[in-house]
Amino acid sequence: MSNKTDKIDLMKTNIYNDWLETSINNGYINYYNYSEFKNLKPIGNGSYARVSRAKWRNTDGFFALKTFNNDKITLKEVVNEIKLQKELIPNDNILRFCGITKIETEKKYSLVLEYADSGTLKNYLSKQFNELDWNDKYQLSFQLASAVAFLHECDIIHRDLHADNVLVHQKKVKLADFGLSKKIAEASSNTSKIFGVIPFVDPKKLNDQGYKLNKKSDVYSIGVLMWQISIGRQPFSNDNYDVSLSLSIVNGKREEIIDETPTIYSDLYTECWKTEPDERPNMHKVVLILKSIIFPDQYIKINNSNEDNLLQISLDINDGSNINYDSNINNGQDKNDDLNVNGDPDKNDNSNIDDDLNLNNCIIPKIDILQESLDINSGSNINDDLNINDHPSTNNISNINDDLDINNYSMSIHPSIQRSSISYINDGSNDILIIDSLQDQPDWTVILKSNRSSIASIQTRLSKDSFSSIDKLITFIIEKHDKGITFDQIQQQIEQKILQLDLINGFVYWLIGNQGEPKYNWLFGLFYYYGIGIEENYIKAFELFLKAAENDYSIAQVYLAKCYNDGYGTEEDKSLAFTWFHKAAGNKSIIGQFYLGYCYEFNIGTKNNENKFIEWYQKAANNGNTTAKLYLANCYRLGKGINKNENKAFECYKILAEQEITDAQIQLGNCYHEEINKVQAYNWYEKAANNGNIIAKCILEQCYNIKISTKKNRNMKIKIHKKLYFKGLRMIGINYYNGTRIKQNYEKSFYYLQKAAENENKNAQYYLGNFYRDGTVVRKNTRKAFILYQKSAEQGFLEAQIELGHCYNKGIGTEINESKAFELYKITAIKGHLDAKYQLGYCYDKGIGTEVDKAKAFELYREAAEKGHITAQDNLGPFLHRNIEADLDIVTFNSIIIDKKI
Ligand SMILES: Nc1ncnc2c1ncn2[C@@H]1O[C@H](COP(=O)(O)OP(=O)(O)OP(=O)(O)O)[C@@H](O)[C@H]1O
Repeated sequence: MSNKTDKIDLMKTNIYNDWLETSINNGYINYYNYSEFKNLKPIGNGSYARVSRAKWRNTDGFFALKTFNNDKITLKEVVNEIKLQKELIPNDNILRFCGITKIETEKKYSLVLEYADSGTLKNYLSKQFNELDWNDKYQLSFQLASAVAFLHECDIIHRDLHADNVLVHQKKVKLADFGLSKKIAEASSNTSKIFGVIPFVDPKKLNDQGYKLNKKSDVYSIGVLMWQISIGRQPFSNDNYDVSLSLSIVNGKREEIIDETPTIYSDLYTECWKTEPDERPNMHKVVLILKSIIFPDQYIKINNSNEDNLLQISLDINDGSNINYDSNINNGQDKNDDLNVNGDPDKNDNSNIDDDLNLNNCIIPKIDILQESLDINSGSNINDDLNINDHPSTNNISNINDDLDINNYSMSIHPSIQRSSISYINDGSNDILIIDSLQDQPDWTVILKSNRSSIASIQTRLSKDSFSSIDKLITFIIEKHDKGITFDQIQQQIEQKILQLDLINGFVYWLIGNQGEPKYNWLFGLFYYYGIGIEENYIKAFELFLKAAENDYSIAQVYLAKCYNDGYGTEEDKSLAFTWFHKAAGNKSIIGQFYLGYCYEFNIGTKNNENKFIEWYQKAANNGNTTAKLYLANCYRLGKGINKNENKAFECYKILAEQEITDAQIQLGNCYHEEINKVQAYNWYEKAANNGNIIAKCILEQCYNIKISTKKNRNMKIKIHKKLYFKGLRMIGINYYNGTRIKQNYEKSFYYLQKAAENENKNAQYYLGNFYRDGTVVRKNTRKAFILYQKSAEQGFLEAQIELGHCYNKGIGTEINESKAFELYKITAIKGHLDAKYQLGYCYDKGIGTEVDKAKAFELYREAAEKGHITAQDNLGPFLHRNIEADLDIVTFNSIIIDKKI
């Protein structure tokens, strides 16, 4: 080895040593004084470390001290292991990392770990196997699978699962070394290591050393471990672990199923060890099935079906989830990789330890993301009268037994829901309830998601308060709509209300058994429509709305009309949309009155109604509907359908602005802006921005050079996570979308975009919005597209801002709101967006959201045409001929048409 290499190695070693020192000094890692450990007893040696058992000070229990060689590879992996460990939420089946100690005499660090009193699973099985019954074996498998599923949830792939890496303490599985040994092995290219564990290695890897181990590789190893747990000995114990065995496994050789093994268990592990990764279940499914084996009473047995069906049901659970979840991840970056890629001094000798330290935040517990998304949603722009007193009495909660009693649960609801039709699955973090095949509606399968606490509270409440609570919820929603909350604003309010009542699944569950009245049909449909507490399903939503609407339930008529208007769960039919809005309005639905006016204004399913919309807006406004008031005010401002009356408009905006209607706050700001009262204008824009209005934020940015932060208390972890992890995902996603491999990789692209969008990547949100708008890969959902554009626009993404303008202009996923469309086009045109300039010109030309101003229209058309906007070029000629009297710049016009050969 040259001197130079020696120096680099030394530098690297120092970097990791420094990192450890720094982490100890700043309290990131617990430090244990080595001299305070007593009764040290060696318990094992691995390839890279020796392990001792020890007591610390006068504490009762033992710790395990794992001491490594201090070479650079090992140290690097130890650092990575610590980072991974530190960021994981503690899990009962994962060996706890307690801290670090240093043997000063040897200048070596030791990891201080939880001690597992039964040693490795291999040892445990060899000693205890005869004591174990099937239930014990299922438990071991279940705990092991849960631990791996947990890692997968955190995007960590173990890659080295075998019976020596699984420890057992007090009959409990403790998974160890998930970030460590394989990295050392890989880094040191130690091929003998792989031979020691051949039966557990994914055959794809055995066949191709370049194959990248992935989540499905872990599933394979779990399958083999489940087999080992069933028999108590190592797989292929009579064979040499050599190339020949390896080849046989690649060619399909597997261990024999032990005779007395219950089929459901052997079916599961044989599924896991299938050669093709795509044919293996994901870990989540493995856990669910094991859970169903352990608690058979709590599981669905449709049509008294056998265990095979049960397996099938469990396997179906995730079918509606992310596309190719696991197989995508295989090709993407897992957390372990991130640690390597970003902090790998081997690849970048200049990398500094700060970068590495940042990586500590890479593993984001799901709960953080969830929390963040709850924060995002909290920017309601309408005064919310959620009453804290509505919260259900919680005095019974403390008495609730944590274990759900399915018997009481189902019987107290409805006789049509049979005990056998209910299943309850706990996957460790989330509980999933499955209710299948109601007697009178055999084709209905309902999947509910819940957490344990909400299930517990359902138990206490359903029998007593359900009627009044559900009726309260119905009243709440109708009142909100009547007051002016539109479709795109209501979901958040419903969710808040239900969350506040802590009854999300309770409602759905109750509704399934109580479908006798139109109001409950509608509410059930609403849950399907918005996907609240239940899988989103437009067809079912539509059917339920239709049923309730035909029974003259006016709010259902409004929703049915909305379905026809947008083509949700049915063919788009504007004329039927109009018919049902009309019926609802006739039925005295206030929101129905507003929407009828809206149909008249924008010629939805009806034509040539002149100024009828004013009449209906007026009616709804008189009944207290703020959206109708706002639309009416816009009409007064522009003289649309009514004599222009700017004072009246101003007064209206003022009243609404004071009621925190953000669109009115903007309009009021505009009024003041025009009067050159900048202070007042700023005041109102700022109020709207603080209420979450995106347009106001953009105006403030453009006119006042002020940025309103979107999310206060933004979680640092999310930022770093986004920066380091989703940067890559986003690029892959977008590259696939725009790139040459577009066809075959749509799904992959969709998956990455979805992940990145969930983590607030504005580009991803925009592109995903396009997917939903166009119905590419995923079922068309303009409402989702609109929400995604909103999120992206809020973060300042220009393309999303203009797309949002189109949504308001055409009513895509939201109500047509020409004033908002105009504002957005204005904002994006100023930023130089070519299409925005054309669209803004069109607004001035036709009086969309603003007064007609042909001169401005011409300027904008001209600019867009000059810069190559095809439609602007096409429209400029006809526009000028139409508006010749408008004293426009004919010379310029002529030069353009000569230039472009129009
Ligand atoms: N936390 C622990 N509690 C109890 N025993 C442990 C603990 N950690 C390790 N051991 C024992 O020490 C032995 C060596 O562990 P180590 O993790 O170093 O190596 P390994 O995982 O068995 O092998 P390799 O590092 O080559 O993959 C194990 O086989 C086990 O018997």
